[in-house]
Amino acid sequence: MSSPPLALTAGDPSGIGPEIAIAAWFRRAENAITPFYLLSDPASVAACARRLGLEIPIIETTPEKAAARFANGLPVVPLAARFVDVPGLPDKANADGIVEAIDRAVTDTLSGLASAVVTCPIAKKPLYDAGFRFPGHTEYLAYLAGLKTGAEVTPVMMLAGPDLRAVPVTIHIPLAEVPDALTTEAILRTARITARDLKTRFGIANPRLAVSGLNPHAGESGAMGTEDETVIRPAIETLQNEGIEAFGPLPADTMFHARARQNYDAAICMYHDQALIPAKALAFDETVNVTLGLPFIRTSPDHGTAFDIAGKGIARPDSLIAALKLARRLADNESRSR
Ligand SMILES: NC(=O)c1ccc[n+]([C@@H]2O[C@H](COP(=O)([O-])OP(=O)(O)OC[C@H]3O[C@@H](n4cnc5c(N)ncnc54)[C@H](O)[C@@H]3O)[C@@H](O)[C@H]2O)c1
Ligand SMILES: N[C@H](C(=O)O)[C@H](O)COP(=O)(O)O
Repeated sequence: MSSPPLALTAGDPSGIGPEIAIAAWFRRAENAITPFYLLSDPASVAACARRLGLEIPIIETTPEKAAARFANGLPVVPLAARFVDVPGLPDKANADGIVEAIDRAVTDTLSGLASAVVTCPIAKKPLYDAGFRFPGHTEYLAYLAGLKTGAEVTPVMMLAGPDLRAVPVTIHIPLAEVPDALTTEAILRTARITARDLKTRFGIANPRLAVSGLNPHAGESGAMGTEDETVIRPAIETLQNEGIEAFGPLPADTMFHARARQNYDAAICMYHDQALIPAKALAFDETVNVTLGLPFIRTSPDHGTAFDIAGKGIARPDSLIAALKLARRLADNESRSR
């Protein structure tokens, strides 16, 4: 029996989400993309295609029927909400629909109607203006997963590219708050989830984790900061005692060059930009944002809503295509490992 389709959320309809979803559907054969359906407002998707001069059959359907219809058109599972979509101009009136798409993708995936959640980008500010209280998808998906399964869920953000997997321990918080938020326990939680998901979802039998320092030169023996020795090193020692192949703390400036990257399967980094800058600099078009630690697979392109180019037909669908393909691979691996 074939696997259920992937559930792709609308993201912000004023961003590049709709056009990269359409482009991914057009490129499905050459990229061996398995069926997905878009949770969106069909009229808004059709308007996006018209603006770009693209002839695409938009098929309004259900998750159950989407896979069978995928060859003939872009399956769109309609949201209750309707979108106001002016490319490049986010509108807080769309918040309900944007969030509804995420909620329904999670529900469909947990109930087995979909294999995984793939998200198109959201802009945080219009959602915050409408009262959304989560920093991003990562934290909201963990909240939904906890709500729907009753389990305590710690989400872990991984940027996975062809040559680097990078994981920030602290995620969407101000830089000034990082030192206080960075605890040995937080590093342990993140590294354990990363090691587990690398085994079960990525199929890496003995994952090697390179752990960064926080300060320049990993603290230079305490001369440039103490967290590297007092907070990070104890976490690495505990991981090693648990049989996890972790090493560090490494100076962050020298752990991402090509030879250094041969020594590990994932870099555990201390804050958002320490992980995301090398990941996006190395392969912006191919890197995928994956949330580990959830009771379902979630991937996303590594870029945002790109309002500056929305509606111009120049947005590249590569990272979304990589996200769709990785979601399929992780979901298949996970079902094999059960
Ligand atoms: N997964 C997500 O939901 C996600 C990820 C990152 C950023 N965001 C949000 O997106 C909004 C905009 O963020 P930003 O401007 O920092 O980053 P961005 O990724 O939207 O854009 C950065 C630059 O890259 C270009 N770009 C991005 N994607 C592209 C593509 N597919 N093809 C061609 N060019 C592309 C843009 O035109 C822009 O010049 C913010 O609100 C941010 O929070 C969301
Ligand atoms: N930090 C992410 C990035 O820059 O790519 C982005 O904000 C997306 O995060 P969520 O997947 O949590 O929305």
